[in-house]
Amino acid sequence: MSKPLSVEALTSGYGDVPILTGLSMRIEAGSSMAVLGRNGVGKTTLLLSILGLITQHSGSITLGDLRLERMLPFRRARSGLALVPQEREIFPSLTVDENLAVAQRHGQWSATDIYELFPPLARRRRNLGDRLSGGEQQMLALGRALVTNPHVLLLDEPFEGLAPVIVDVIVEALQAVRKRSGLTSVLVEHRTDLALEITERAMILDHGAAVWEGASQALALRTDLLASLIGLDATGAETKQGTKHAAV
Ligand SMILES: Nc1ncnc2c1ncn2[C@@H]1O[C@H](COP(=O)(O)OP(=O)(O)OP(=O)(O)O)[C@@H](O)[C@H]1O
Repeated sequence: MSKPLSVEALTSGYGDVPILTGLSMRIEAGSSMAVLGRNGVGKTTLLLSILGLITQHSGSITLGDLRLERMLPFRRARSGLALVPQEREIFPSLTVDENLAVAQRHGQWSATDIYELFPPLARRRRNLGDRLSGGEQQMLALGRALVTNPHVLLLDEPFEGLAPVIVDVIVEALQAVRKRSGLTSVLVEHRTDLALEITERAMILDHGAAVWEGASQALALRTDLLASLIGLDATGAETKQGTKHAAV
């Protein structure tokens, strides 16, 4: 079951140094939000704040009717948050089966469902985590988050470093997941075109604050905003100033 996620006037950062300053956002149950912006504006910091992994100075974070901001990270995870981390963080000495088994919690998604979603992963189920390609690791990272049966899925740059054919696989999987379970999701992504295609709403961050929020479809048409706030050129590619991923 999906739940709404709200962040109100959040100020957070690393130790005493605030990165996010008074940020607010609300994602309705079953909806998806793309979080966009140039390098270093605070996108990953927002995900880490929601998970309780960095210092929160003020503000509130609410999942359904549960206040999270005073809860320890493991309690937040148990309350229904799951992260697909940028570095994937697969357990290297466990097999694919074992990586899924250690994360499994009761609910709609099991290892069988993950293998249906990603047939190549099924063929690798007895391989160790460090014997997988980058694409297979990303499939496993997504599968591992899903088998926790979360209310909210937090995705940190899931397409980074993947070959186009694997990007297509992950995009299709995310669409299938949303169709099947209507998960609430937050997608941090530099591939703005893809992010806007597969989400309902979008938010642009700049210097730790939200500078635009609205429908993803509407933002896809606003080349002026994409240029000025994210640094995309007329073709949709990110300019050098815009990102470290300009060559991808
Ligand atoms: N562990 C850390 N300690 C101190 N400052 C950090 C730490 N991690 C990130 N920062 C700083 O916080 C700011 C926001 O970083 P964050 O990783 O959230 O940006 P981002 O928008 O996700 O960037 P990118 O698109 O490059 O991943 C940056 O100025 C960064 O240098």
